[in-house]
Amino acid sequence: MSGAMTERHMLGEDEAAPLAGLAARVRALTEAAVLTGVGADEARAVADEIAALTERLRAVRRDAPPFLVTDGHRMDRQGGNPVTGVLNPIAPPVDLDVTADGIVRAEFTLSDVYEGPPSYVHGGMSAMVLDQALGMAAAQTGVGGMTATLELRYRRPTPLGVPLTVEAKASRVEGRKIYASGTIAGPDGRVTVEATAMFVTPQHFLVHER
Ligand SMILES: CCCCCCCCCCCCCCCC(=O)SCCNC(=O)CCNC(=O)[C@H](O)C(C)(C)COP(=O)(O)OP(=O)(O)OC[C@H]1O[C@@H](n2cnc3c(N)ncnc32)[C@H](O)[C@@H]1OP(=O)(O)O
Repeated sequence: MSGAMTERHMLGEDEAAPLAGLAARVRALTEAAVLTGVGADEARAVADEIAALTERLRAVRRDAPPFLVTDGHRMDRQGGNPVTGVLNPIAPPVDLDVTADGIVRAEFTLSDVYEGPPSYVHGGMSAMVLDQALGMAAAQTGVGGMTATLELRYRRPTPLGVPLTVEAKASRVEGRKIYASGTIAGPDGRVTVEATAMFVTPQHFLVHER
């Protein structure tokens, strides 16, 4: 894993900003595609235009998503991350912050693109947001690790289109195992999803870090 990290193209702010803008437009396009009511001919015409734009972007292709040059405090330097990545149109994106006492937190809103049961957030999407938040909380303890277990308790439906809060914190470290827990809450502060997870630092990653 660490080998792959060092080989990534690093994007400075000037390079990243227009690509983040591109991702934001594609994000809007995705929502428009899910909700559009245009007729068949217009849908085909737009699809052809999008295919042409896709080819323009493919003209210069990297081997892997680039990383962002960060200020050193942030852990979400993976621009292509599907939860936090500003370069990834499928990311909401969730802007996770870390407080001085190791709490990882963000406010975020999920659009209709993430619908599971009608008018509510897909449970897999909640799991993905929590996996990321708990993983970042685990990384606050030192090296961080790969998700070995992730247990979710869906207490009540999570609403779409309103501000949600995700919070996570590491609880303990036992050797290479890091335990963390967290929640997603609705705008009324009531918890909709609870999560606990164990992350394991791969042995080879510790060797690379020395
Ligand atoms: C790499 C670090 C970068 C971090 C940088 C931070 C970046 C900023 C934050 C990003 C946050 C991202 C958040 C998303 C994170 C993902 O999405 S990760 C992707 C999903 N997870 C995976 O694909 C993991 C796949 N599994 C594996 O790679 C390996 O099985 C693992 C988990 C690394 C463990 O492998 P291993 O080191 O060979 O483990 P092993 O020596 O067999 O076992 C060690 C101990 O853990 C226990 N254990 C291992 N696996 C399990 C399990 N699944 N269940 C229960 N116990 C287990 C063993 O029983 C053993 O316990 P003890 O006998 O010591 O008591």
